[in-house]
Amino acid sequence: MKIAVLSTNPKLYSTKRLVEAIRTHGHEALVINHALCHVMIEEEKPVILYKNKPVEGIDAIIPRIGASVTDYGCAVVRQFEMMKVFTTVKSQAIMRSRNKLRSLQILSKAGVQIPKTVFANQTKDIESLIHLVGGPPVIIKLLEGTQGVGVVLAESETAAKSTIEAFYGLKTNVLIQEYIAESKGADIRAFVVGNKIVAAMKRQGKAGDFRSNLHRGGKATPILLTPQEEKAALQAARALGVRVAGVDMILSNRGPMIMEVNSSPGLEGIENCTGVNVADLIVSFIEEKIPADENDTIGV
Ligand SMILES: Nc1ncnc2c1ncn2[C@@H]1O[C@H](COP(=O)(O)OP(=O)(O)OP(=O)(O)O)[C@@H](O)[C@H]1O
Ligand SMILES: [Mg+2]
Ligand SMILES: [Mg+2]
Repeated sequence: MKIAVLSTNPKLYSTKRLVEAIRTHGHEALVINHALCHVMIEEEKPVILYKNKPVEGIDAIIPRIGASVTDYGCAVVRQFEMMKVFTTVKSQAIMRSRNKLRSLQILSKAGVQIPKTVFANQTKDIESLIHLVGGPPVIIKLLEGTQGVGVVLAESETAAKSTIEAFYGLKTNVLIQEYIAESKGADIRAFVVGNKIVAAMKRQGKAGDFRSNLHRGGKATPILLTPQEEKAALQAARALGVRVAGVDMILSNRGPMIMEVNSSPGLEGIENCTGVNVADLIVSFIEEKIPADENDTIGV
């Protein structure tokens, strides 16, 4: 098979590991920078041009779309879908997972437990928003933040009010969420491939930070999920249609709560922490999903 990793940088850990795994499985690997692809739309003939040449003969893509190019990256993924190329994550799933509000709506509809969240369009009545989620302390989040940037813990009503006002002043809408204090700055990252959890780690934020993101100095340890945690992670990934997913949850007194589902989850943290060869499992997933007879080109 010919498998393309969509990535803006071939030197990134995840990109390199996926390329390595594709080759180890005896397939041809290539890295396509989606930001440099042109999509051509004609009647019944979708074409992708990369460095001015049509991209042809690709059997599968592994999209690794960064948050800064979500829209364009998804247009390229959609074009591959139109060309009937298998993708580990569909464009619609990437779009949904990128927007925290949209994701939470879908998760709540699917019966997945999430922290109580409100969203309002630049209202003047900020106090009632704060009280709708149980009063301070509250978490304030940008809709499309990542790596813990754009997530604020406001301890008092005054702090919450002035932070929300500041965001509104910048014409930015935010989510206001109940603060799950009992998670004590820790969360769980469950890595889902297909309908299995292949690895999981607990991340503990550095002292004094309520955010557990490794990019913010958090430390990771491998863990085994409880059946309840497993169920929540799989249910969340399935609801959003993200087949290769990094599901983040925090443990509350009411059980696991899903924070978000990442559709281009990094491999470095999870592989280094757990020793699981996640890249390899992603390639095996592609092999499983593309029927054997489609791979067999003998006699064609
Ligand atoms: N409601 C909450 N209660 C307690 N802690 C929270 C809450 N929301 C977020 N956190 C903490 O802040 C971290 C960052 O939040 P979140 O995952 O929503 O943001 P992000 O910027 O999208 O991060 P990522 O890089 O994982 O995509 C979480 O991993 C968690 O540790
Ligand atoms: Mg995120
Ligand atoms: Mg997160």
